[in-house]
Amino acid sequence: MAALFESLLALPWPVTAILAALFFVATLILLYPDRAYGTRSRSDIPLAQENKPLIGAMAAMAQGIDFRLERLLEQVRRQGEGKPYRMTLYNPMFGPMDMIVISDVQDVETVLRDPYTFVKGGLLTSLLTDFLGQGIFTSDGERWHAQRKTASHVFNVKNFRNFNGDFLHEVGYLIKHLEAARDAGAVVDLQDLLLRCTLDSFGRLAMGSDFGCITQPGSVKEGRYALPTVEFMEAFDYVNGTVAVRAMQPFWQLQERLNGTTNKIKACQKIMSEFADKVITDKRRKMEKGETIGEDGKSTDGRHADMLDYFMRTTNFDGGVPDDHELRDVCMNLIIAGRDTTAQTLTWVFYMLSSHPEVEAKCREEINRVFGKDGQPTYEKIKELKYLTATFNETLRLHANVPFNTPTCTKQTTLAGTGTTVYPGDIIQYSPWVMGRLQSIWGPDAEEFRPERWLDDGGSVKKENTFKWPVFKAGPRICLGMNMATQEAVTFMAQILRTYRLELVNEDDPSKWGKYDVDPAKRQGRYSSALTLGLKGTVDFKVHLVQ
Ligand code: HEM
Repeated sequence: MAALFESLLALPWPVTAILAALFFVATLILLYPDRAYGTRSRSDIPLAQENKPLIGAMAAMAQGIDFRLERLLEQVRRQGEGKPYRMTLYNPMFGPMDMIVISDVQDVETVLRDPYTFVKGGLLTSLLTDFLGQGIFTSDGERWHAQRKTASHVFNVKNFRNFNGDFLHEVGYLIKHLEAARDAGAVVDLQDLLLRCTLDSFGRLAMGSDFGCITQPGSVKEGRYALPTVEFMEAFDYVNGTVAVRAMQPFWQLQERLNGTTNKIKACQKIMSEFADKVITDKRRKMEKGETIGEDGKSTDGRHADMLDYFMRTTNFDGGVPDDHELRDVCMNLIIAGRDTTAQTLTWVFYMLSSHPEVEAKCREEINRVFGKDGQPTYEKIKELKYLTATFNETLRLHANVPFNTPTCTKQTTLAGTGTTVYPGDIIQYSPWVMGRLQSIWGPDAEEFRPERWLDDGGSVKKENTFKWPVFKAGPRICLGMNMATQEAVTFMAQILRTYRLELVNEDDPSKWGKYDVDPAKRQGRYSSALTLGLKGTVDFKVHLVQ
């Protein structure tokens, strides 16, 4: 051994250095033959085959995210539906990461019932902080709890009646645009129109101020009907799309600095902050003049209170008064919560209807039965639309708009379903998108689009176990806007479907797919990269009047 060492030292120093480096790497590979550097060896949970020596699953995670959901589903099936498995990673900022992927309903329930043990954690916060700050989505513990309490003021029954008027106002504009596109024989991007509607309505709900996105006049260029861009909307969408891909890029800070993204994000933040700051200043002035909000949710000058009104009149979790920065975070969080989720899910509804004419016919039959020929879409009538509600739920089952959730474990816990033990620092991942397609949860027809599965024998909408269907999350952090989103979506569906038939076109454009094939059945990844699951590119429809 000593002789070997001596002869090594006798070699020219660059050769010695290379041999030493090779020796070092080989030793590391021996220590981490099947997982990422620094992660623990454990025999109780199998490693997915994507894990490689030293780098773990980093290469697999870095592959385009376009059809990542399909890949995740394949992986879960390969490992065995409901059985946990591990993906290991090494992140330069956070060090070794052990990700436990779960898909068993009771395992998911253990995690979601306890948001104080399974927290959002530092990884998520660091990826999203320049967009969502310390708002409700990125907060844990008392900071989260205080925000949830304040925001829930807006979600009471009285307000739901008011929302109905708001939704009808928005969909009225949307219908005018559909009419104009039909008159011109042009195609129209439905996702764009819907995102404009919900940005306006959430601007009003969150801060009492709308962005005028859907009220713009449209025009036709090269056979496409479109509306002019709105600065706030562009800024919001740019930051949303950028932060969403960070989790796949271990060196995102460096990358963003080198390719100019950091500066662009700052410019977008300026646009969004200026808008929010103006609203906050106006509200502060009114408060100084003595404006108050009554028990009935109305201000002294008779307007409906928005969420910002409530946040400006409450103290923080630490007893302090929220500053402008915190209030801006409140607005951005509420807009991201309600705007993209609802508009994108509605786009998926019409996308699914285009290939399921029998479902569309049943929806129309119900609308005609409940509304009559010219009946008004009142709050009560909207609640009677059970088949439409079932169609909305079924769309969300197959296209869960928040497709992943990755809480961090802070206390050793045994998951109730599979008996798996998870430890502090473990990242738990479950995907409502994947769970929506598992036969072990939904039966042999899990991948079929069948709204009837949501209706009981009396025709009422079944109340599913939310842990089996965590599209709105479940437990103490369940989505605050779940009922509101359903009400909004059903109102939009009813008002559009009673007059128009939308025909999906231009789906043969390869740039809209993560993995394109001439055979539509073999295409994968019709997804945009954002925090929520939208459709990539335009979603073009031709508009026809219902005969
Ligand atoms: C189809 C529409 C919607 C879907 C699929 C949806 C889904 C979700 C999901 C999955 C979460 C949990 C996110 C997480 O913590 O990781 C969430 C939280 C939340 N959602 Fe929704 N949402 C929708 C619409 C809305 C609407 C219209 C609002 C109204 C403002 C809203 C307000 C919220 C809020 C405030 C939270 C945070 C709850 C908390 O952490 O305590 N959502 N939503």
